[in-house]
Amino acid sequence: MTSTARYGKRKVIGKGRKKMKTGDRKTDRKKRQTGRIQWMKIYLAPLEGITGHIYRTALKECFDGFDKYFIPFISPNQKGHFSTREKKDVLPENNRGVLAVPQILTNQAEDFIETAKKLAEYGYEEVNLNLGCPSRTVVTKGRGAGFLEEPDRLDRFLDEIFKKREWKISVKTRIGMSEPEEFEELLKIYNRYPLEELIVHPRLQKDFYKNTPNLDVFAMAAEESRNPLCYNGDICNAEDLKRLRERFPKLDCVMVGRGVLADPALGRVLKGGGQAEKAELRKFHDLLYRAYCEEMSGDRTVLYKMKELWFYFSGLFTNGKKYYKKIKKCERCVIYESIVNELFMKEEVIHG
Ligand SMILES: Cc1cc2nc3c(=O)[nH]c(=O)nc-3n(C[C@H](O)[C@H](O)[C@H](O)COP(=O)(O)O)c2cc1C
Repeated sequence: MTSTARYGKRKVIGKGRKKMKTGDRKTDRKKRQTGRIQWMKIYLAPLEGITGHIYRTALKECFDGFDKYFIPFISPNQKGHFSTREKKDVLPENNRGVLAVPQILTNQAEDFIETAKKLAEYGYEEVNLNLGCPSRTVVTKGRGAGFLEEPDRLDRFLDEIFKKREWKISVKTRIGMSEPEEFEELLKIYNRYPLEELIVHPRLQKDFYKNTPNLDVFAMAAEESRNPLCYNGDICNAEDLKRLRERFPKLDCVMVGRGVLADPALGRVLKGGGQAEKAELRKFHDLLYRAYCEEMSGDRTVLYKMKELWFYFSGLFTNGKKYYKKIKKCERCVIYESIVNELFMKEEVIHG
């Protein structure tokens, strides 16, 4: 069943538009009362270098729980070609059975349109604009969060891409570069366009991933956004989501990133499903590891990927730190495999 079928459709119509929910409301209300589903859409955040197609496929197969799987950004190059990584990530055969949304990182309307056209040829109906990447190399080129520093230019850019629009466009944004006050003007700009969704990660570029998300600024978006809103930032367990919903009872959509890396069952858990079991985690690990071994050449490259995973993942196991230290030092796959076997044999899963 698609998320639309399950949750009903939300539409944004014309100017001064209102959010509408359609669908069988009685059934939905009943389901909510019996606790069978939670009235919440959960999205997987794009995490460049981590949540590529191999990760997303393993996640879907073992845990699922996500209404949309956002693909890490595509950065249009001068030749207008996708890089090898980008192409593998968007190929339909690598995204079977999931609602995947590709993301574009650019400040050139023409590049956005060309890339969105190519993505439409692959069958994508929605594209997401990255206005959040805080990395210096990106920001200094006026892209990602760097684009937020030029609101007039951003407005013209949105105007251009919405004029040509043949696909749904969503935006993933930070609240500004250096001051939270910047968001007011940005929100006014977003409100001028019929975005498929406005995903807000309420941190500034200068925060990178430090400090806590600014919920007061998010409250402004919750009050004033004319577009459907999605919250992103620091949701790592059901308790975090509960607190957020207490403050924003109308919020019906969150995106989760690092929390999933730390607990791949998070999407399922946030929807009221079960915690990860050891056998599931083993299967998830093995799917990832085997797929990386097949796709990449050389122990070092594969282990680089697995070390990145264990940085987050090790916290799920008793004595996880001890094993993570061993994994970090490891240079050969055979040794890695024996460390992981020992962990799965001797240790238990911790649920926070
Ligand atoms: C390693 C890493 C890679 C990321 N790559 C992307 C990306 O490709 N596109 C994007 O919009 N955000 C990217 N982000 C930001 C995340 O999507 C998300 O907004 C951020 O981690 C906050 O959400 P979380 O607290 O749930 O992780 C990345 C973050 C990290 C840590």
